[in-house]
Amino acid sequence: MKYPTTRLRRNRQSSAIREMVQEHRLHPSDFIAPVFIMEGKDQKEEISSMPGYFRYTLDVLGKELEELIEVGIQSVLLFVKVPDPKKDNEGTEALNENGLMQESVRFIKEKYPDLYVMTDVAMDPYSSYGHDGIVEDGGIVNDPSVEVLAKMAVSHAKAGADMVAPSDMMDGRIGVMRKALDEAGFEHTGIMAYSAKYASSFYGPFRDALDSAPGFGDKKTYQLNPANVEEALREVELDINEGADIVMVKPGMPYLDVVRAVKQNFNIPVSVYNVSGEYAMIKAAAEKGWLNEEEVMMESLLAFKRAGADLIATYFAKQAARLLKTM
Ligand SMILES: NCc1[nH]cc(CCC(=O)O)c1CC(=O)O
Ligand SMILES: [Mg+2]
Repeated sequence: MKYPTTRLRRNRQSSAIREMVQEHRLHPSDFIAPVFIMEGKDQKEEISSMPGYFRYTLDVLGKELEELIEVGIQSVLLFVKVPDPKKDNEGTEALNENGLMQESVRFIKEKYPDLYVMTDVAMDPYSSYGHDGIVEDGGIVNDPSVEVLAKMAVSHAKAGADMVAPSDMMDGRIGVMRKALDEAGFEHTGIMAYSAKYASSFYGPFRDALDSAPGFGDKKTYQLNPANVEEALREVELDINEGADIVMVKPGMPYLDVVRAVKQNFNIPVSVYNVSGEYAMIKAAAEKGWLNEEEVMMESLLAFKRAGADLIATYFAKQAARLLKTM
């Protein structure tokens, strides 16, 4: 009988040795928790396509934030739902110093100063067309949109945001935003750039959450073609040169190769967005009893670390961090 001389199974014999040779680990500080905020009082609404995930009015958000803090989450990424009458083509409401985003940032930084607050900088929740830029002649115009985005970033910084997170994919917005922030005295406000954001159908539930689905067409003239990876690296390189502090790849699970390529090619923190559709898939399969929710959740999150992500924006943040506490 012939025996192998190398037996890799030796290092898998007990949970002690498995943990000793484990290459990647999850920690609550890896997670960024997305938070959906809406106008009104004393309400918490479940998003139908995102079971277990809610939109909150600001007055009841505190409890949720305290739960996040309790399980070790250090950062939140804020999104607001804007009522239809406040939407227009220029995203005017986005620049309202007393708008919901600005109020929310002030409230959170005052009450929970240690929580790292990141804000979504994008026009789509404010746009009557549901697009991430100004619409002209049926197209999305780049440079005028960048102007609005830069002002929005400054307005969030003024309210106290630690980091702004532009999710629009207009060309050149990181450079313009960095300059605008610096000129306004916010040289310490960071930028997490959604650099490699794909035109993905996995965003469906999120658009339900914010009522932000595009009113016409799609986002393929600004978001990346899912078939491309070299183009994603060019996007990342530009954003780094324009001043991004963290670059993001989005969505997550179907784009692990992109996360890997970005991490291998650049020396900068990389975040990945485990998007709404990915969350919905796991929740739906678990509801049917087809998958073990906790195991699949942890396996997916670990895969992001293995691929090279430093940070993971995920709707599983609280659930996963809570589970890590018991491990
Ligand atoms: N600025 C838009 C934005 N910011 C974050 C998401 C998606 C997040 C998710 O699906 O979880 C989207 C959707 C889109 O581009 O239409
Ligand atoms: Mg770009």
